[in-house]
Amino acid sequence: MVSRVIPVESFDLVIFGGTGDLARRKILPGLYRRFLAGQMPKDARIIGAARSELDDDGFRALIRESIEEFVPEKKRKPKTVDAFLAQLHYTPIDAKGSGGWETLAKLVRKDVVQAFYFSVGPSLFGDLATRLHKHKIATPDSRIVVEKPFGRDLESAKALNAVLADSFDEHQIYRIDHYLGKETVQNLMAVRFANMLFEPLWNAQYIDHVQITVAETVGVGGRGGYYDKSGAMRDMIQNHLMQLLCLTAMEPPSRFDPDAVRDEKLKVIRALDPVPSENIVRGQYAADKDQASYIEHSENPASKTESFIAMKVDISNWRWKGTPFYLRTGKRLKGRMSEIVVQFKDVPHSIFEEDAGSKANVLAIRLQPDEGMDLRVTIKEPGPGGMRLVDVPLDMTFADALGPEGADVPDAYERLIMDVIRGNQTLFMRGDEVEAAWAWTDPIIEGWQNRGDKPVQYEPGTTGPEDALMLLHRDGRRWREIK
Ligand SMILES: NC(=O)C1=CN([C@@H]2O[C@H](COP(=O)(O)OP(=O)(O)OC[C@H]3O[C@@H](n4cnc5c(N)ncnc54)[C@H](OP(=O)(O)O)[C@@H]3O)[C@@H](O)[C@H]2O)C=CC1
Ligand SMILES: O=C1O[C@H](COP(=O)(O)O)[C@@H](O)[C@H](O)[C@H]1O
Repeated sequence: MVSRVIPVESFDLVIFGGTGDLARRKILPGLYRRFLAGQMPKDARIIGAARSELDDDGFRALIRESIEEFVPEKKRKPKTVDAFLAQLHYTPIDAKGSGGWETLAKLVRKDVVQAFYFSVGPSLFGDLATRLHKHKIATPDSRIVVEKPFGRDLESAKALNAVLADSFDEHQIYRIDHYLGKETVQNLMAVRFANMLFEPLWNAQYIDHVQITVAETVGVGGRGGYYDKSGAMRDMIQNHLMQLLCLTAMEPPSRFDPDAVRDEKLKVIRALDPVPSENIVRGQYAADKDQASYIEHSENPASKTESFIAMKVDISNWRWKGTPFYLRTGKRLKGRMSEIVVQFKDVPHSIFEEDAGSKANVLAIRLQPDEGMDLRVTIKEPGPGGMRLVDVPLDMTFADALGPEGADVPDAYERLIMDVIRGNQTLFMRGDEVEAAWAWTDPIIEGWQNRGDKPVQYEPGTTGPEDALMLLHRDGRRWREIK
């Protein structure tokens, strides 16, 4: 199977924070892969901008190192790397001062797509937007790409939306949630809305519950300072898991276009019930033999921030009333695994013996690793032993089903940046969506802060605190294994 690469229009993409970790690890290696795939026009330009006093050659040398480190060897063709680097430029700039802005104004072309990626700390997002406007660099068609975190509560998110709105219209603002760029997340929409099979059953009448797990093996590492002010709720639930929940729970949009999809997601967020404390489990990873504990990583001995959270979420609408969504995410867990599991109900009446072994259907949508889907169905166990039932997987690992092209899916950032250049906002969060997500999250966080709740300790390399298992056990359910 040959995947179609549709080249985008020519562009100038300015990456503020072009020398930073995200740019070097994800954004520029991703753009190199798009160049290699033939999607980036030969006269497109990528302009790094940060305070460091580099010139074009210095920036190219830095990004050559990034490509060597973050792009697999088989994709690093020397001539292609050189050709890609020739399209890179650099200009020093201070987001908070006046230095560099006049030069940038002269550098950026007005007759191609203009995009400005804010890959700097969130305290600089407003400064960048204001200066782009003040120095008349941006045009009414320019796009700005805003990294996470988008605020840390409703008030700060509203303030940031307001400051961006002073200089840019909503159709110019691309708020990144990189989970929306993951191939399987988009496939969730294809599975739901391009097949007749699932949608008629996709409701509380036929679905017992949904589990969304994003498990990581890494700890907070060098990001302890940021993470301790954030925690799993702000870092993962408010954005990535919320988006996965929305795409799973939303009504079919009338079209696959930005506002139709985002309107439906917004309705889901607004239908989420407040979550009582008994439906939330928070944990912090302890030390193990050669690795520091969360407390050591965060350098805050009194920290009450969670590195793990599990919660039961109810949605008050006709489709989902009575079908809980269990969310779980944490660091230093047993495995790296992100998946959405849709657990169907048992058949209403079994015609087989009670001990025949019938099991309810399960649809598991794997985001990572081994992107794909797995539907468990019950069949007769082969052989002459009577009507014994067994559940078997209808496994669709993309790499197996689609050949090498299926395994070679673009990374989330590359996909999303190409969408920015194409001017497609479908996989980006709208301002009201982000605010609604904070409006749901804030009272939950305030609840545990007001009560002074402390997270429980959990052993690294496990599935998190025991209490998280109990959250489902007490409802007669169990989590899927983290592998
Ligand atoms: N790293 C990651 O994995 C992820 C990061 N993000 C988000 O991406 C953004 C960038 O993160 P990350 O790359 O890790 O951060 P880094 O601290 O690694 O990089 C920050 C960048 O901003 C530049 N910078 C800092 N101050 C200024 C200034 N006053 N004017 C112009 N440039 C400035 C720095 O260069 P210089 O010092 O030369 O100015 C550097 O290029 C953040 O909002 C973060 O939350 C989101 C998800 C994951
Ligand atoms: O945004 C974030 O996501 C990563 C997990 O992303 P993934 O693509 O590797 O699953 C998480 O580690 C980080 O804490 C968070 O800020």
